[in-house]
Amino acid sequence: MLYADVIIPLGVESFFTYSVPEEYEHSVTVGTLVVVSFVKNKRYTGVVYALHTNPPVGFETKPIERVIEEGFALSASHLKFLLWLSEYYMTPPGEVTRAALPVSMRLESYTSLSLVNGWEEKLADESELSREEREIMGVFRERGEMCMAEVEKLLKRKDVYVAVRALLEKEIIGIKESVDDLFKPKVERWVRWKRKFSSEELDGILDGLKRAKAQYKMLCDWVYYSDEHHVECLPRTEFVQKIGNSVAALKGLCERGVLEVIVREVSRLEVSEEEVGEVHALSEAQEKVLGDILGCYWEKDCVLLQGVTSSGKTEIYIHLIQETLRQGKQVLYLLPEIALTVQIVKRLRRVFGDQVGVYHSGMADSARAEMWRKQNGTNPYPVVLGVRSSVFLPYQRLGLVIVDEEHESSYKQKEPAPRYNGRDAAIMLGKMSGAKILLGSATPSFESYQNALSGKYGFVQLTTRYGEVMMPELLFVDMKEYRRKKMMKGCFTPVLYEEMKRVLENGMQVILFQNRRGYSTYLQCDRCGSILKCKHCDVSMTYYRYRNTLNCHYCGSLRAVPAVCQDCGQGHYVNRTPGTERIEEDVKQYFPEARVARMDLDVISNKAKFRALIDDFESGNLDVLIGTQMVSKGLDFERVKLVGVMDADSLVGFPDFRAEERAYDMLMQVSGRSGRKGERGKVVIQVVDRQNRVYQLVGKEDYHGFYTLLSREREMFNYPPFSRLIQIELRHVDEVVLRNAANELARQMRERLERRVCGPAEPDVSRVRKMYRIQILIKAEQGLSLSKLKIFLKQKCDELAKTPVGKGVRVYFDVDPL
Ligand SMILES: Nc1ncnc2c1ncn2[C@@H]1O[C@H](COP(=O)(O)OP(=O)(O)OP(=O)(O)O)[C@@H](O)[C@H]1O
Ligand SMILES: [Zn+2]
Repeated sequence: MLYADVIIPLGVESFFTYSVPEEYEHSVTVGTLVVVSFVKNKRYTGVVYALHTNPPVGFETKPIERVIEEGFALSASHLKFLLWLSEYYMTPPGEVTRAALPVSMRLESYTSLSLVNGWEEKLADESELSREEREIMGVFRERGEMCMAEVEKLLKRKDVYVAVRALLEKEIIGIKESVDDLFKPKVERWVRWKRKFSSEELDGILDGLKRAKAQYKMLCDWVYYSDEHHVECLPRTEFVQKIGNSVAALKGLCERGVLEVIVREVSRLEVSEEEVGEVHALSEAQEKVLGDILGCYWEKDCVLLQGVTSSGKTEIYIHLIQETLRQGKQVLYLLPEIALTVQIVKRLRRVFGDQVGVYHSGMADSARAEMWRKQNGTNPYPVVLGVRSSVFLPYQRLGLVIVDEEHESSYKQKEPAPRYNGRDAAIMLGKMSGAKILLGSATPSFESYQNALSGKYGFVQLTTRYGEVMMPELLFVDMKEYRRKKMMKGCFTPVLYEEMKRVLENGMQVILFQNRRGYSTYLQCDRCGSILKCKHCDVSMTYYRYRNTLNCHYCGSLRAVPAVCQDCGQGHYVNRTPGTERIEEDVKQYFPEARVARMDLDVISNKAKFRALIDDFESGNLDVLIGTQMVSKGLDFERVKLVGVMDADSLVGFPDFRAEERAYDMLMQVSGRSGRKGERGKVVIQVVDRQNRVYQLVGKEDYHGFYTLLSREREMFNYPPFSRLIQIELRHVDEVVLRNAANELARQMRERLERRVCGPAEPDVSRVRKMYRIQILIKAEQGLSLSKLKIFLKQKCDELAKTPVGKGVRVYFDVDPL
C-alpha cells in the first residue's frame, strides 16, 4: 500500500498521512495537488510532500479522494523552495502553500456553504458571535448559498477562514457536499460557418429556407455581413447584436449544418499593446558596468548594482534579460510595488513584447491561476515581472533574478504569514534554481551593502546619470525660521514657493512629496526641532496621544512628555504634519492656474485610475503631482524639474532603528525624480531640525560615508546587519493576561538567551480588532546558529501555550522584521 504525506493548506504544523488508492498510484508524485478530507470530512486541497509504504501506526488512514490535474502540480524543486520559506520564516508549511497557491487552486474555497436549517434555534443570542462571525452571518442571510471565496470577496477580506470555521463548528452554517470544479477556464461562444460553402451551395440553402423566414433573413444578413467585413466568425454576443437575436433561427441554421456555435477558451492575462522596437544601445559607462556584472558572475551568484538615480539601471537589466533569453532561460524581475510595474512593463514590452507576463496580487484570482498553469505548461512566459508574490510561481528554467529597488521595505510581507521578504526569498529561489541574481538600487540596504563589501556579493557601481545629466541641486530650507517670521504660504516656505513658480512658468513639472508613515507618532521641539529619542535604544519614542506618554518600541520603557525640550531647554514638544489633501488645497490657493493631482491610496488601488494619472503626468496634462511613497521611486518623468519634500522630519522621526537609513533612501530616491533629462533639476527639502545629521549626509551625497557612520552605531547597539532579529508577537483579548504571558515568556527566554531578549514592548498599534498585542525582540549576533535559535524559541512558545499563563495567547513569529 502506498501512503502520501500531505501538506494541508492551514496553519497546522507538519504533514498528514493518507493512503493512495490504486487508481491514483501512477498519477501521484511529490508536489501533486490532491483533495483530501481533514477534520470532520472537510475537504482541502493539499500538496503531496512525500510518498512511502510505511503504514502510520495508531490511526486508520483515509484515502486521497481526488488528484488534481497535472497543470497545477508543483515540481520537486518548487516544493523544496516553499519548504525553505516555511522553515526560515517559522511558518507552518500549510500556511506557505496557502499563500503560494491562488485561491481557486485550493478546492476548499469553492466548497458551497449555506445556513443550516433551523439555525435560529441553535443561536440563542447573536452576541455570542464575534463581530466577524456576525458579518459573515449577515452575508449568508442576504445571499443564501455561497462559497468561501465569495464570502471573502463580499467582505473584502482574506482571512474569513477562522470565523467561517467557527460558524461551522457551531453548526450555524453547513457545507453543501457538491464541490464545484477547480479552475474553470474562461470561455466565449462564437458563431461561424460550419464549413466553407460555394455561392451555388448558398443559393441552394437559401432556396430551401423560403418558408423559414427568420432563418432566411438571418442567413442573408450573415452572408452580407461576413462578405462585407471579411469575417468568418463572430462572438455570439456580437452576432446577436449585428445579425439577429432569434435563438430559434440560429438553432435552426445550426441544425441544418450551415452555422455552428463553438466554445473558445479565452485568456484572462493581459496582452502587450506596445509596439516592439529596438533595445537602446548602452552608453560607455553602462557598457562597462554590464561587462563587470557578467565578470562577477563567473565567481558569484549574486551581484549588487549600485547606480545613482537615472543612471539607466533599467536599461542594463534589459540587456541582461536579452542575454538570458538568448540562452533559452527565464527571468524573474521583481519590483517592490504594483504601482511601479505600470511604467516598467511598458518599457519591457517595447523590447520583449508578449514574452513579458505580469503577476501581482491585485489580479483576479482566476487570472493568477491561469498564469500559474501557463508557467507550468509548454509555453511559459520567458519574463515574469511582478511583486514579491511572484516568487511563488512555478519556474522551469530560471536563469536570472532581478530585484529592483532592493532596499525597499515593502518587499517585506507583514501580515499574514508567511512574513517573508521578497528580496531574500528571490535570492534563495535564484540560488536553488542555479540562476544569477542582480540586486539594484541607488541606495542599497545596509544588509546588501555589507554583503557587497565583505565579498559575499559581487559589487558594481554606476556613478553618473545617463546622458551626462547632472544630479539635482539640493536645497535644505528651515521651516522653523519662516514659521517664526510668519512667512509661510500655507505649507510652502518662500523658497519652495518661488521655485515652484519659476518651474511652472517655464511649463515644467513639480512633484511634491509628503511622508505617509510615522506622522503624529513622534514629538518634536517647536523651537530647536530636536526629536525625542530613547536613552537605551537610539530610536525615537512613540507618542501615545490617548495617554499622553512616550514609549520605546524596543525596550518598552515609558516616560511622560517632558515639559520643556531636553536639548534647548526652552521649546515645547508638539506633533504636526499636514496630509496630502491639505497640500493640494494650498497648491490650488497659491497656484490657481496649475493643474494638480494627488496620488494616494484610493488612486493606487484602482489600476485604471493609476495608469491614467501616470499617463496624464507623462504627457504634460498635469503640472503638479502630490503624493506619498508612491511618487518617490522608480518613476521616470522627463519634465520634472523640481521636487519638494514638504516635511522631511517626519522621515527621521519614525521610531525605528532604521529610520535614518530609510530617511536617507527616501530623500535620495525622491530627489532622483528631478531633472532626469536635459537641464539640471532642483530639490527643495523643508525641515525643522536643520542640524539633523541625516540632512548633512544627504547633502554630501556620499552613500559610503553615510553607511560607515551609521553602521558603527548599528554594530554598537547590535542591530542588523551585525545581528539578525526575530520578533515574537503575542496577542490576546485581555491585556492583563497578555502582559503576564509575555513577561513569563521573556523571563524564560532570558534564562538562556540573556541580553539577546528585548522587551516585552508595545507595538505602534497595540490593539487591533479587539486583540491586544505585545512584542518580544530577539537579537542574534553573527555566529549564533539561527536554526537552533528558532527551534529553541518555538519550543519555549509551545511550552508556554500549555501552561495556565499562556493559555489562549496566540503567538506569531517574524523573522528579519522590518
Ligand atoms: N542607453 C540608453 N539609451 C537611451 N536612453 C537611456 C539609456 N540609458 C538610460 N536611458 C534613459 O534615461 C532615463 C533613466 O534611466 P532608467 O530609468 O533606466 O534609470 P534608473 O537607474 O533605473 O533610475 P531609478 O533608480 O531612478 O529608477 C530613462 O528615461 C531611460 O530611458
Ligand atoms: Zn528603548
